[in-house]
Amino acid sequence: MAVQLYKLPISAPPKPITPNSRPIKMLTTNTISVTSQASSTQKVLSKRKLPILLFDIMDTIVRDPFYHDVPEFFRMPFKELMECKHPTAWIEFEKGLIDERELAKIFFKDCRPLDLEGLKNCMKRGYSYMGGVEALLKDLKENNYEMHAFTNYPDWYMMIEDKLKVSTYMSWTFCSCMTGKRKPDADAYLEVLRRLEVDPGNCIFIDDRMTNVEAAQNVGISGIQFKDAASLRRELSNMGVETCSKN
Ligand SMILES: Nc1c(NC[C@H](O)[C@H](O)[C@H](O)COP(=O)(O)O)[nH]c(=O)[nH]c1=O
Ligand SMILES: [Mg+2]
Repeated sequence: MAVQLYKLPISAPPKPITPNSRPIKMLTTNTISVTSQASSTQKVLSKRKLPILLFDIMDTIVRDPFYHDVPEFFRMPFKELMECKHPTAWIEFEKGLIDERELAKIFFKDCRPLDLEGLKNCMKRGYSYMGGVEALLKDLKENNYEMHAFTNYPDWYMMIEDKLKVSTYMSWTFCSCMTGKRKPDADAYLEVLRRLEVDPGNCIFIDDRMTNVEAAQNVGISGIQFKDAASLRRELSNMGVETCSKN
């Protein structure tokens, strides 16, 4: 009996990409086999709801505590913090090249001691869903959209997950600390397309930073700049995405 192979998205644990990654719920592509006789089953199994929605996280889905809470934690204005911070340590941390202990050693240019636990607690306190976003994610989930996080963030994304359970709505599939690639580098977007095995025209990318949106558009992905939940809902709807609540 002939056996045909179909590829479809299923929920499965992610494959670790770097030693820094820790598996949490993730959507991936897998191969299953079905017999040629089960034609109706084949149609269902090979169907993938499009477009796939790719979400930036910080200041799109989750409030970023960096701009207000962190300067307050260090009791200095944001400008002063930026002047005394190490210029590349955070980026290395986001790329998974250093861990939080190494970050703590070089967080400040002059290597003054850092209260790492205090800083992490400050971040945890500051994470919250952006206004109206969780309701929108709920509606998109009810409409069966495949959604992935596509974020520049270190393994502290797990602190966000612990607090807000973002994986209820989307998979933490593309975190820079796991892929080693950061937006707006074209390679970060090409990696997403490669791993999802999807055409760029079948994806919509949402990010608060226009540079990241433009980089997506440069590889053929439709982009929306996030301003607030209401306008995002409107723009998605204009692009044919079903955002109505099923209740
Ligand atoms: N916490 C520190 C940050 N945070 C700023 C942003 O969170 C960060 O730049 C991130 O890249 C944004 O992620 P997303 O792409 O919007 O999901 N920046 C610093 O320089 N130093 C920090 O300690
Ligand atoms: Mg952002």
